[in-house]
Amino acid sequence: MSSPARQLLQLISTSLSTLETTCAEKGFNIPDLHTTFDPASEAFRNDPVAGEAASVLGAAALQLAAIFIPPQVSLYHTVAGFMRSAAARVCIESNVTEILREGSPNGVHVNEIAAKNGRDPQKIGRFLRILANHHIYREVRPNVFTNTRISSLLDTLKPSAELFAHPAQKHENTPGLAAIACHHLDEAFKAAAYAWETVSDPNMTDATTDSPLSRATGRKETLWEFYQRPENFHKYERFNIGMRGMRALQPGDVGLHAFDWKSLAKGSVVVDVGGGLGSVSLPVAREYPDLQIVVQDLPPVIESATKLWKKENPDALESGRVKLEAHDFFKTQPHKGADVFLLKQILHDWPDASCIPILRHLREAASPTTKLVIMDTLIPFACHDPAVGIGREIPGAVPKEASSPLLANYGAVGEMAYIADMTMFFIANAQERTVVEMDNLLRRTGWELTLVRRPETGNNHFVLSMEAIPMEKS
Ligand SMILES: C[S@@+](CC[C@H](N)C(=O)[O-])C[C@H]1O[C@@H](n2cnc3c(N)ncnc32)[C@H](O)[C@@H]1O
Repeated sequence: MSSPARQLLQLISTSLSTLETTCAEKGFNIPDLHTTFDPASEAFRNDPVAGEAASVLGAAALQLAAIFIPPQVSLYHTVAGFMRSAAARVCIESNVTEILREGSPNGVHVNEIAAKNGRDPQKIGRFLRILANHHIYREVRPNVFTNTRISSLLDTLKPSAELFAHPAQKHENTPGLAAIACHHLDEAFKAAAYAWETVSDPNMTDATTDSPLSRATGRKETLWEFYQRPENFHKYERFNIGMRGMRALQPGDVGLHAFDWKSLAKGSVVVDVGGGLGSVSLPVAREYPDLQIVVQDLPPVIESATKLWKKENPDALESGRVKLEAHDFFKTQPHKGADVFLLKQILHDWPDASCIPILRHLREAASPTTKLVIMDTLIPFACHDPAVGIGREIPGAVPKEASSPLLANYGAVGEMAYIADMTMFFIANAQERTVVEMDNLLRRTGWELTLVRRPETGNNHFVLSMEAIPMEKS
């Protein structure tokens, strides 16, 4: 039997061959770390063979690194992770990625970066260098940096002069990934610093107002109350733009694959509950113009959504086939007997005690044929899942697992699921759920989980979709 390191090396070698052959056959490019990110360069991940090979390759490479990097250095990748977070925030807020995009492709000197963003050149160089160690930016010559495929994800695609002239509008009309990164590096980062103080407090409860964010701000309020305070409203807008930016973190257009939309009859009613700006409803409305869609959210979000829809799909609003509606999901649902109630990344924002009324209001409004579609993360174990706990067969309930010596969940390749889970704790005292936890929650509120739709590539637990139907009332 060869050593674990040899087995991992073998997995890397065979996966790379599979990836190269599949990409050559199907016309995909293998990404180049030194070129700019482009969604098309991620296309290969939607191919089951190429996507699986890339996941195995990444998981094996990370595990091999854990064997050979000195353990104290590996430990400090985590212990000092906050330093990289802080460096990333400085670079995003001071528009470094945009400055590098506009500069020479051979690199931009820190003095030139500083001349544009007004920061200290030496400090900017130090922040860029710690990120360059992780291939976010690249130091091509001493103190001269370029973007990489990873840092270019942070590009708002706006001229830097416009960003400096209108800093408050930085994220408006952008792809949104910089916006969601700023949300994590601001609200979530500051809250995270209080995780221990929160969990070690003997008076801590399961209420959403008992979050580390509340402790950081000194106010017992929900995330949404925090956002609706006038001084934080720009953060709410940034968060909403960021929710659309999440698409860049997911393969393809997940909303279109979340449900068999074409199975719905003409005129069927879909209610996107807590739909935000319409990250799912926008593509679904475009692709399935025969559906009646209602996007519900809190009044300030509906105001922002109206502006966006008027720009992106004015016909849908004018014809009345899409309605943007202020509605509090803790109150009675007005659309009785809707064909689909959609909850995308809503339940993960709330502890169970708050999810129960949200789900019960939908159950009360449901007809016997209503489908509840939930898009959220399902947390896999970091070990083999023995598939016990649900007590009945639900297609897709158990994730595809990687084989030994890899971690069954493909390790940090699938880390976005766990990042989402931690974020929910920090900002809302909430959580992503395992499939058993989700099933229990649904059954307590009169819903029966019938299907888990997982993307075909092996490592994807992050924002998948589930279907539930009303349980007969006993
Ligand atoms: C994580 S975001 C998800 C947005 C959208 N579903 C998406 O995936 O893009 C949660 C949404 O819930 C909304 N929300 C929070 N409390 C609400 C309430 N009581 N009633 C309705 N919407 C609410 C927020 O404004 C926000 O848009």
